[in-house]
Amino acid sequence: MSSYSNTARLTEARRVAIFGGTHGNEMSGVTLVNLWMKNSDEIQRKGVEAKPFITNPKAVEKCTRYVDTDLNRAFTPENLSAPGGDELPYEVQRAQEINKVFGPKGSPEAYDVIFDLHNTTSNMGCTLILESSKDHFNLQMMNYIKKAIAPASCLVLLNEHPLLKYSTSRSVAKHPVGLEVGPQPQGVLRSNIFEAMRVILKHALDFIELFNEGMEFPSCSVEVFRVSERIDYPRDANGNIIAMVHPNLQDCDWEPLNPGDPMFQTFDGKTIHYQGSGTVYPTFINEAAYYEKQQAFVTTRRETLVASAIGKA
Ligand SMILES: CC(=O)N[C@@H](CC(=O)O)C(=O)O
Ligand SMILES: [Zn+2]
Repeated sequence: MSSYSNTARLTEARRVAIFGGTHGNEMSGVTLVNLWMKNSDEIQRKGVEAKPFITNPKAVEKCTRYVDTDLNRAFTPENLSAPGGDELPYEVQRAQEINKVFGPKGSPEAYDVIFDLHNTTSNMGCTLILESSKDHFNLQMMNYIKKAIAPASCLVLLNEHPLLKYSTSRSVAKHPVGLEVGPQPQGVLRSNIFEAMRVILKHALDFIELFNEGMEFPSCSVEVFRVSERIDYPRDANGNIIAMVHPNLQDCDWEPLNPGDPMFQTFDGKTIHYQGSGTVYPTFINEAAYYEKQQAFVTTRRETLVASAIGKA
């Protein structure tokens, strides 16, 4: 048997899209995509067709997360097949249009890779978001990016939870990749966050070019943080929030939180401690957009995944 017998042979990734403005007030992605729509030299690679695209132009126009409903939750089978045309919520119409152009979701005609650019108000740094632990192309891409940006770091959030997974814009692609960079307030552009996003995307596109050119990627391991649990703010009987993220936890995304550690601080100064079992790694701590989703932060658990060797078919 050849030494390549365990190498997964994957088709080239020729059709790549870069989405910005899935949330209209996340300015790094909106700005980069608008820039690249004017001049796409920076994102072109040999053997790759990279298409920059503003997914929610009405929300970008208003500088708001969404107009009728969150576009990054809208790509459900029900929405994508819903009749109703103009009567449907704006983002559902938009999801259908995006699915036609870049999908159909789950079909062989779908785009190979979609990068969806997001900002968070949380202190998460550079985070790549994956939806499957079995996508070896994406896992290899994560390994490549991590090595390329060292000594800077970027972490991988794995959103594969049976209940907490949601139907993202990027999910129409064969290989969906979310890129979440923060902290950056909504509606604000910060140069450090903008540049960090730009650099990650550069390496991601380089990886695709190398893959398409026939480079072989040996098996490797990738550290990921798997979404575990969603934690809401403490509330009173009427549903009003009665506590804030504790100062010891605020801005401490990705740092271990152990049972008994301070988690919230009530307005009258009482500390609420984390009561879970074992160490978790909180992230999206105090994200502005998640107040409406009743989420103060999400806990993750650290794992090491093995990416198979890959090469093009
Ligand atoms: C702050 C924010 O918008 N985060 C994204 C994460 C993702 O793209 O999966 C969202 O909730 O849709
Ligand atoms: Zn977003």
